[in-house]
Amino acid sequence: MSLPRLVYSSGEPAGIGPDLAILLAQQSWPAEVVTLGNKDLLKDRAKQLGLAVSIVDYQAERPPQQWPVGTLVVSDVPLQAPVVAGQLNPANSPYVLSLLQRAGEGCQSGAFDALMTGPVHKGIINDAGVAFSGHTEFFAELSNTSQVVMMLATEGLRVALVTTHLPLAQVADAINQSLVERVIRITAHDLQHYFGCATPRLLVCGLNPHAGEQGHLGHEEIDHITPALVQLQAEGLHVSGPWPADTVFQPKYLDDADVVIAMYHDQGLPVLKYRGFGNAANITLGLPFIRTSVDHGTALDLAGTGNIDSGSAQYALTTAIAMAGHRQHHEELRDR
Ligand SMILES: NC(=O)c1ccc[n+]([C@@H]2O[C@H](COP(=O)([O-])OP(=O)(O)OC[C@H]3O[C@@H](n4cnc5c(N)ncnc54)[C@H](O)[C@@H]3O)[C@@H](O)[C@H]2O)c1
Ligand SMILES: N[C@H](C(=O)O)[C@H](O)COP(=O)(O)O
Repeated sequence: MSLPRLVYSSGEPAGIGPDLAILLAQQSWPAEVVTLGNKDLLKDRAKQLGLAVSIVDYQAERPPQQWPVGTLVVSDVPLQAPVVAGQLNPANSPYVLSLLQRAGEGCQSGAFDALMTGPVHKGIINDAGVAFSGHTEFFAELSNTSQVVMMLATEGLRVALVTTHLPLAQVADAINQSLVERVIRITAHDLQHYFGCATPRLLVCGLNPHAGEQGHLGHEEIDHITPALVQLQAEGLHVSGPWPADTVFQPKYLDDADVVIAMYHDQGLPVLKYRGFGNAANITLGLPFIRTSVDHGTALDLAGTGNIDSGSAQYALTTAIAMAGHRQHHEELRDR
């Protein structure tokens, strides 16, 4: 396999995203990792952390290479205002968005084989006057993809979501047969394509307590979820459910499954993060490019302190590299 070139968007400059770039550079990776961010900010943050990094400017025409440990390959992006670790400034929100724009476009053009995102602060971007609900939705729009899926993964558990950053009051109305089918088809396809699951097995949660208790505690299971599962089973997919979400997350069920499909953000993610916070990745399925992310936010209280855990960043980067490997394998088989 040729050496992949990954891009890391270092996210909110006052948060721990820049710190993670410096920590990741202290390790050797089977890839060239290009950090998108401000060079001076990264130098200052390395000094604050007391870690030595040798900065190399990213050059698109130079073939990807494995750099010595301690090297940070940077694609420099100008800041709008000086940065103080831990202090948000809406003036830098255009900088954050330009990192995402450049990263997404670089993946679409083929300059990068995969993207790993550092944490952004959704609130400060909105305070700056730009409606932003998350990377997932941002990259879907950037790439004109009508349906994407948010999946988080840790050792032994994957959870994919039917709805993402949606207020709870709107979730029930958003669930319909077509959406459930689309999310499950994308999840099954990408598990095959990027994760080596030949015949993905999917457990699908209900929306309501006890999966609706035969209609006595809600009708979404009867009206939307079960018809979607009947259709998908007829297509040959290994889906089952709707399972009560409070009992499906146990080894008896999980041992024979590749993913749990949850109906909304806080039905599935607390379970995943309880099991694997700090050692998990967020992956956007259905995009025309590979995108993984850390499982945590900006941790403003810890920026510049050196007291952070880079486990999730390592997991997200490892996952992106593995996904790029699977994609290359599929492309080689196709081209034979
Ligand atoms: N990938 C992303 O871009 C992403 C993911 C989740 C949340 N967010 C955003 O981050 C912002 C802050 O959210 P929050 O405060 O709810 O979550 P957070 O993850 O930033 O912090 C929650 C707690 O976990 C700690 N923590 C987080 N990452 C850590 C790490 N690597 N090492 C050690 N401790 C760590 C923090 O110090 C804090 O105590 C919000 O705007 C949210 O939307 C972004
Ligand atoms: N729901 C995500 C999580 O819990 O990690 C987080 O909000 C980030 O979402 P995006 O990747 O869409 O920014």
